Amino acid sequence: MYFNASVILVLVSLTLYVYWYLKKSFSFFKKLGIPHLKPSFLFGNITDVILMRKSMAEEYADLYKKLGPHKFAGVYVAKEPSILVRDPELLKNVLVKDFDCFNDRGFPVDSNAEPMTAYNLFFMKGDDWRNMRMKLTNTFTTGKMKMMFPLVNNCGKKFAQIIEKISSDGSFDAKEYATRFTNDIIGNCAFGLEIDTNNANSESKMSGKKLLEFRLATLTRILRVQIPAMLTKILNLTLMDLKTQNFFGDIIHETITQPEKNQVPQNDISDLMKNLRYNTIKKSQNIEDEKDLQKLLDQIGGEENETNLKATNEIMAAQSLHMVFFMAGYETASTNICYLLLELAQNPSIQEKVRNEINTVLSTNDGQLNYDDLKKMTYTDMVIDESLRKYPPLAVLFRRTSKNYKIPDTDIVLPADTPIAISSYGLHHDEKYYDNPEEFRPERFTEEEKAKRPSFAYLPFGQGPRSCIGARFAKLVVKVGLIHILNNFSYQVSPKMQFPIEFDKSLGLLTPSSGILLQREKIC
Ligand code: HEM
Repeated sequence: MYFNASVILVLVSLTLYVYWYLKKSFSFFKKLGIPHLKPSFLFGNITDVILMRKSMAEEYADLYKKLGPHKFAGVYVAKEPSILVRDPELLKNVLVKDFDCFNDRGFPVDSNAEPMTAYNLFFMKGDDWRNMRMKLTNTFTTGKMKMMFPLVNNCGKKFAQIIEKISSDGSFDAKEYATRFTNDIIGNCAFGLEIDTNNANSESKMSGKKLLEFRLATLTRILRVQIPAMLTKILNLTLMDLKTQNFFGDIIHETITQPEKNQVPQNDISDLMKNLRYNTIKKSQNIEDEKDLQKLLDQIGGEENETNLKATNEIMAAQSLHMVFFMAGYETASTNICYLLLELAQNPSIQEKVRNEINTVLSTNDGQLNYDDLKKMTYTDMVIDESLRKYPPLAVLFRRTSKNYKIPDTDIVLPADTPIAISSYGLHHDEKYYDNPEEFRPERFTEEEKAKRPSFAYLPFGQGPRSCIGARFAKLVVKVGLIHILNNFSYQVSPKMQFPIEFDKSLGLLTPSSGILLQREKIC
């Protein structure tokens, strides 16, 4: 009896403590006078994401809508208070003007448990990020894109060949085919590997998707549950799937240390990355003599004893191609292509207009595509821009304050380490900036129309120093792919396609969960 009463007392006290603790946590916005919605007891304002009932993009877009017309508002991510910035002018401050206060995305990555993720530019912080960003920027200049063009163009031709093989009366999943194309690009450009584009289940493709899965473990990280590195590894609670990280780690190591094995083509990104690594090692080891450097580079393939050399190698390997290309580049571009095809299939007159533009430009050059012709296809650019507005693949952006920040024109001071969220999907579907936002209308992107709205109301690649480093490459890939597959085929929506589109709840991206089903017809 006495025992039972003690247990009940302990349970009641515990419940009261948890209640008091959560109540205290949930008073943050009230104390600072920040508008917010009532949080749910355990999950704050993102219950549907935590219970995987909604994609992150949809949840934040809903919050964006509900929290209008405020310029910024509070959102509890479980019990952690974060700020949803809604106003384009304030976004300019966060992303550009006051960047020194918002230079980090704030994802907690344990570099001991998952160095491949920790050294990916997307997750890097502070000076490490700054130095790496400076080095990598050189890889994505217009000049480098011109060098990459022949490889991308070749993959575009192969893309058209696999579309050719689809029978006219059957449906196909545009997402799957677009993924084969981007997979081929990444394999060729970044790794010098020939990917079998006819095989829908090539291993690297599957692994690329796995890398992006929104796993339970990802959630524990986002919710900042502290787990020791050893347990993180044993229980596979890393931000990105560990087995997949290792799979790519091995490919990268091989690509860098034994380029001859994969016959890495000249002038590709892999080559540029090798030079980058070469210079980094040279600098970090204070090596003057080229022969000594070559000796060191030769050793990298074998046993390595010097920790700093190994670390440099690991950083470069992880950094150079693996995460940046596979994680940031792989699913984003294919997602864009499949929505683009869907919109063109739903809007035949727009499809016809793009095809005419492409044919007109190609006809001046015997039907062959060359790099300089790309910029003549301005309507095609507008169509791509509009598809990225309607379906931004990375639909929520994150930052975290590095120090106290006084929100301009208010008395509110956000403490250091406050998470910031930006719903690009919410902004892109806001009537205030885009009338009838569900309508697909490329003319929104004429210079005249663009000048009428705030530039920070369009964020498919983010903005400022932490914006997408691969934007130029991504646009090249999407445009070249589209040119090749639109030139000879017309597209219609398959009767099997389900509307409204359901977005995948297990990925952090705005990906369709059950494909984009289309039909294609050869143009004679
Ligand atoms: C259509 C395709 C793509 C879209 C829509 C896209 C979008 C984005 C967005 C929204 C961000 C975050 C920006 C921010 O927080 O302000 C980002 C970051 C990044 N993207 Fe992309 N991306 C695409 C393709 C690529 C490709 C092809 C690559 C590389 C080859 C790439 C590499 C990166 C990297 C490394 C970052 C992190 C940059 C940093 O933190 O400094 N992306 N991307």
